[in-house]
Amino acid sequence: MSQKILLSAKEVNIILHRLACQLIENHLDFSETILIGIQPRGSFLAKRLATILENDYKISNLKLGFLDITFFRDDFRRSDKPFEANKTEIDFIVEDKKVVFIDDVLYTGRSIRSALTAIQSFGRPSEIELLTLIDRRFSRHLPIQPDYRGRQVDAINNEKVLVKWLENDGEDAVLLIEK
Ligand SMILES: O=c1cc[nH]c(=O)[nH]1
Repeated sequence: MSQKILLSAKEVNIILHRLACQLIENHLDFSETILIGIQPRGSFLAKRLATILENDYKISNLKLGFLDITFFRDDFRRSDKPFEANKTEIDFIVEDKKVVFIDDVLYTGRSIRSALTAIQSFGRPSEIELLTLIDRRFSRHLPIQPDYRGRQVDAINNEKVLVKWLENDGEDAVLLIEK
């Protein structure tokens, strides 16, 4: 197994600030917006962006939720391994709001397809956008693209992109791992 650093902690930090600014451009004071981290790993990114928006750009009353998609995955019944479910926490009315899904890596698009189904139980948003730190190019199985992307990465199928977060993994970094 070999690994290569795609993004250092400094680069991740710069990209997070850029993504926060792009969100502000489109969502202004966020009064009509709900940020939703896709569980489990999109939630670290969502919390980071929320902290930057609140602390560095003084956005107040930000609405941040977390969506678990485990039971909405299309391979749910196919796996022999038990799935580990995570928590869904959406304490806001989603109806007619602008929802931004936040995930760390966009790969096949199947997780986002699941998230689109899962969110329906909470109401009908006026629109849904997608923000991803890493967009793995040429890997999509479905016609799903990000509205905001940190970095596009070309990775082949036996490679994995791993996003590490200081609070969970001891450092901020994005690695390309060849299995
Ligand atoms: O490379 C990939 C693909 C899906 N999810 C990841 O975290 N990395």
